[in-house]
Amino acid sequence: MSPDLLELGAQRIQAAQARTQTEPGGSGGRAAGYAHPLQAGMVDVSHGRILYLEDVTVSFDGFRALNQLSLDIAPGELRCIIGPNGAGKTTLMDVITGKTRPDAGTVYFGSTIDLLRHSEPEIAAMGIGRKFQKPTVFENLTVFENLELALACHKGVWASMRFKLKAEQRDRLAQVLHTIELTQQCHALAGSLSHGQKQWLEIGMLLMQEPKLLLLDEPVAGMTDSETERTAELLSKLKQHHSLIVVEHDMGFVRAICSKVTVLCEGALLAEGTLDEVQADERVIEVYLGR
Ligand SMILES: Nc1ncnc2c1ncn2[C@@H]1O[C@H](COP(=O)(O)OP(=O)(O)OP(=O)(O)O)[C@@H](O)[C@H]1O
Repeated sequence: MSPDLLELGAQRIQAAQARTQTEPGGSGGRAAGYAHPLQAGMVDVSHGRILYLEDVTVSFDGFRALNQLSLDIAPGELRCIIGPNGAGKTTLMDVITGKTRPDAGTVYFGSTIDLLRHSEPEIAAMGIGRKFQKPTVFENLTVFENLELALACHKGVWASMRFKLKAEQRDRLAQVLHTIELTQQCHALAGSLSHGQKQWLEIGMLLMQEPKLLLLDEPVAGMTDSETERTAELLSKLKQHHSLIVVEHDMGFVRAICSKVTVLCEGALLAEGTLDEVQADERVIEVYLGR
């Protein structure tokens, strides 16, 4: 997410918050929930879901990349999405983050936020963070500066130019460094890190923005076995405080991190359950092995 998109999103959210605070006697609309008045910016998870998709269809020139797909993610859940090439995994992430608009269907963040009414920067500012497969850290900055910049960008471009870390933000930065196990590399240039460490740094940059839902695309691609193991530990720690959706091909890694797996095929839901359950499913065996 580029700083200008973040700035735009932050401005729109602030304008919406200002409207909610100054409108007298309003019901609060969608943001109020049913019996749970919410402050602007809060996500209503009182119905047990952080993300809900129903019958989502995306077509490219008549070809259905997603075909009436439904998905229900609980707060604090770590869900793995698997499926053969072209199954629609990336398109699903694109729909959740507002990059792609579906032709049909509904997409809710919590019970009350209709994501289809929001732009990509607004969705990022509301707390949905996405990490693409390739690490995109600033190689010429230190680990510390990368994390500092992620926090500054979240505040908006103009604010970031005058940005100085407050004590509590320093504490958070130290906490994130500890979580991603890069405290010792704090003053090392990001360019000098291993591939795995760069991936953890980028996850740390997302964490600085306090996301409620994290979307990770093939986080262990290209990692060594020991880096993969440490990433599994990291994600297992994160799911206590965040909800996560992880697209992954490495089944050993999926087994290590995840209790529920969703299998996509040709844009539709093929199977859902534990990894053992879906691996025993004849339909899943067929699409993976071509039998
Ligand atoms: N912008 C686009 N225009 C046309 N077709 C597209 C576009 N984006 C995706 N598709 C098609 O939609 C289908 C789903 O693509 P998608 O990238 O979501 O699959 P995937 O499961 O992420 O695949 P992979 O594992 O290879 O990354 C593919 O057949 C792809 O060619």
